[in-house]
Amino acid sequence: MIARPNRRPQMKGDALVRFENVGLRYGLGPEVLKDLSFGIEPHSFQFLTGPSGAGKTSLLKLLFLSLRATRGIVTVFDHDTSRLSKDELSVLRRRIGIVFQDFRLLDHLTTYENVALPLRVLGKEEASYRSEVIDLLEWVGLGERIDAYPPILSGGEKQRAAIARAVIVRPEMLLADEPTGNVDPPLAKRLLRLFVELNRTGTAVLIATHDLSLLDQVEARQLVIREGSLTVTDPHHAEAGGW
Ligand SMILES: Nc1ncnc2c1ncn2[C@@H]1O[C@H](COP(=O)(O)OP(=O)(O)OP(=O)(O)O)[C@@H](O)[C@H]1O
Repeated sequence: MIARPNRRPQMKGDALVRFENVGLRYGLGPEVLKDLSFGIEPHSFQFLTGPSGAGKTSLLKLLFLSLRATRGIVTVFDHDTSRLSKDELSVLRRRIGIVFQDFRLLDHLTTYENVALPLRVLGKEEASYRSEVIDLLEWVGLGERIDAYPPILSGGEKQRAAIARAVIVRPEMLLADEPTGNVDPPLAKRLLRLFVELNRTGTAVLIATHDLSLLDQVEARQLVIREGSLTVTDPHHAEAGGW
């Protein structure tokens, strides 16, 4: 088992994200998420699991503020998101990192340029971040692939580039959708270790996965969705559920 992630004790109420009786439906369809109430604490580490079609991706979209809940209250960084404009949501979104299942790297940019892109978008000068980007690429084991373009990277290398791009802006919370979906078990373990290391530096981490073997490797909170309803188990607290 990989050494435990951050276990800083938390006070109720200082959550990065709080869901209260949240529901989601697409258009006029049935509710795909029902009455979700939970929080994500600063510095915490959790897995999100559940059968295919249960609602994991939909929940990630709510957490990344790319979808709005159809009922209930979603509070992110102390803001009631239902009251925010699209522009205000995108400002909050900058504090959240995301690793997409399909990586979403830009093929015409090198690995270095892909990872540096969020800093360029923020208007930073290259001189101010170049060494930081290179250090991060070395940390994720891509020091030799800095000038390579995504089409020639392996699945695991793309995955690590996507993780580096998500964390270069030092997000307060990192969301990852099936981050080990395309890699073999030894690399999956290495990637998981990267997430645990990142969590130790202070970032809250949520990993959505089908890979039950990951859950045995880190003793962490588990958010389990079944048919749109959520159950929370937390090995660090006696009682399950809630915040
Ligand atoms: N854009 C959409 N429009 C209508 N229904 C959708 C849409 N996206 C997802 N759904 C439905 O919402 C439910 C939950 O889907 P979601 O993709 O969140 O599940 P999931 O747990 O991520 O599944 P998987 O593990 O297979 O990726 C499913 O019934 C799905 O058909």
